[in-house]
Amino acid sequence: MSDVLQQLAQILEQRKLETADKSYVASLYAKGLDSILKKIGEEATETVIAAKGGDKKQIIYETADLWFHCMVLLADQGLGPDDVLQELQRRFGLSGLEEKAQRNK
Ligand SMILES: N=c1c2ncn([C@@H]3O[C@H](COP(=O)(O)OP(=O)(O)OP(=O)(O)O)[C@@H](O)[C@H]3O)c2ncn1[C@@H]1O[C@H](COP(=O)(O)O)[C@@H](O)[C@H]1O
Repeated sequence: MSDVLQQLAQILEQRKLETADKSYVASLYAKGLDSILKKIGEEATETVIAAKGGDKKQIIYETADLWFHCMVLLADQGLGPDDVLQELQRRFGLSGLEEKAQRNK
């Protein structure tokens, strides 16, 4: 399933060549980093509200919106899902406390 993230990352790269009137993603790139960050803030809030409401379908829907906008942020910054997945993989061998200790070094 992580192929889905790779496929989406490819589409997000292609959208860097597209114009804002033809593509939502291109319009976000054109508006700039603050607009992408604003969408992430909105989608995070909507995810929290969905979770408080307890409707599983809504939680999935809002989380997909949140992940999607985080993917747009990564692409905008010249990063991709592999960068995040590698970081998560690195943490497999660590307990939460060990990870926190490394972070604070
Ligand atoms: N996965 C998504 C995706 N998820 C959510 N969205 C859009 O993200 C926005 C979510 O914002 P909101 O929930 O606030 O809804 P809204 O009020 O319509 O949003 P705004 O217009 O206010 O920004 C909506 O416009 C959704 O359509 C997405 N837009 C695109 N994709 C993927 O990105 C690809 C490229 O999209 P385009 O650039 O539009 O071709 C698509 O083929 C999809 O695979």
